[in-house]
Amino acid sequence: MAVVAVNTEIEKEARAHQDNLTKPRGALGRLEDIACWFASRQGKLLPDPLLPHIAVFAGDHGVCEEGISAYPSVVTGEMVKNFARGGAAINVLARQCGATLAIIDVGVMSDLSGFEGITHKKFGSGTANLLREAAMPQNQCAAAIEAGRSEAKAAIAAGANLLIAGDMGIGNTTASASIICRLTGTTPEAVVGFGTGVDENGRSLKVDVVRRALERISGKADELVLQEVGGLEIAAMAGFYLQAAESGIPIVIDGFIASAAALAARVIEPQVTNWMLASHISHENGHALALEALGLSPLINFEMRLGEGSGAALVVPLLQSAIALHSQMATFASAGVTDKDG
Ligand SMILES: Cc1cc2ncn([C@H]3O[C@H](COP(=O)(O)O)[C@@H](O)[C@H]3O)c2cc1C
Ligand SMILES: O=C(O)c1cccnc1
Repeated sequence: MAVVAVNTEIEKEARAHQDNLTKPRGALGRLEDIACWFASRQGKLLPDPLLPHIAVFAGDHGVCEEGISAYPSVVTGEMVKNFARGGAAINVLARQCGATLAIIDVGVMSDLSGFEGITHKKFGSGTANLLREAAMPQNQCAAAIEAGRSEAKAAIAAGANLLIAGDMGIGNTTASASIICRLTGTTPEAVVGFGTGVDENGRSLKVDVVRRALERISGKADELVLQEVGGLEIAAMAGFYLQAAESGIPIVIDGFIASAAALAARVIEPQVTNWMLASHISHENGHALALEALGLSPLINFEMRLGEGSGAALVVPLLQSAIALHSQMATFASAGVTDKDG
């Protein structure tokens, strides 16, 4: 299916509406742009309030055996249980912004079957080591993308009009860095960061792992990037974004991992970024560069480096404010306020 076209006519009308509101033109800065962005995506001059849904996809990474994370793989499954019980950062932020939250196991190493509060769609017990071989077979990658799509479809059917994908997967900054390097043509030195908190030696090791993984796949097509150096959760996130854009539903991108998934989705469907807003700039080294490649401009820089969809959830109230201002402010005419030109 194709990505839905953006309604540029409504965008122009929304701009004109902003200029009639009782404030100096442009005085609300990016809040004005955001309101017009939603008007054109919803096809409504006065956009509806946002009903956000967050889907956190979880999967493990075989590349952890190279020692590229400060934490062991077992933390992925433990954190999924924490999500299900409501105790993680994303649970708090979802509650703060009134978002519904789904947790999906697409490839966690530990056995989570029977654990309540989780959607069980496991396609493998983590990926293979992307340094040595393809992270996953083609059919597994396709199934993970499809799982992401079906999560987006279900959320939209339940009434969500804003979609956020979050990630949980120890080792996934290495997979994400590999994707970002490959798809932006940038060096590992510029993209690889400290992830959960490795030291300088740990980062050098990661740089080397990513460099060698890129060498391994140098002759392969960009279309294979997810299965070669991605992750099950990253593939699901890409599918989630593709479905949102094909259903004409706005997306807020989180941090480094979400941006890697967005770049991978763009290989499959170049127009997907028309439906994306960038929330924050992650502390992870190459994030700025990934956002620039996506043509997205982050709203805030809070030096966060968490993932889980946390940065995206954090900006939802800003987006809500942008829409409320646009929809509820009086115009110069309705309030009897004299405009600039008398
Ligand atoms: C307790 C804990 C909670 C997290 N929530 C998200 N991440 C984040 O950190 C991991 C990526 O970093 P690296 O590539 O260095 O392993 C991912 O699981 C990501 O979701 C977490 C990491 C930890 C340790
Ligand atoms: O920006 C992110 O998404 C991120 C950064 C470090 C670790 N986990 C996630």
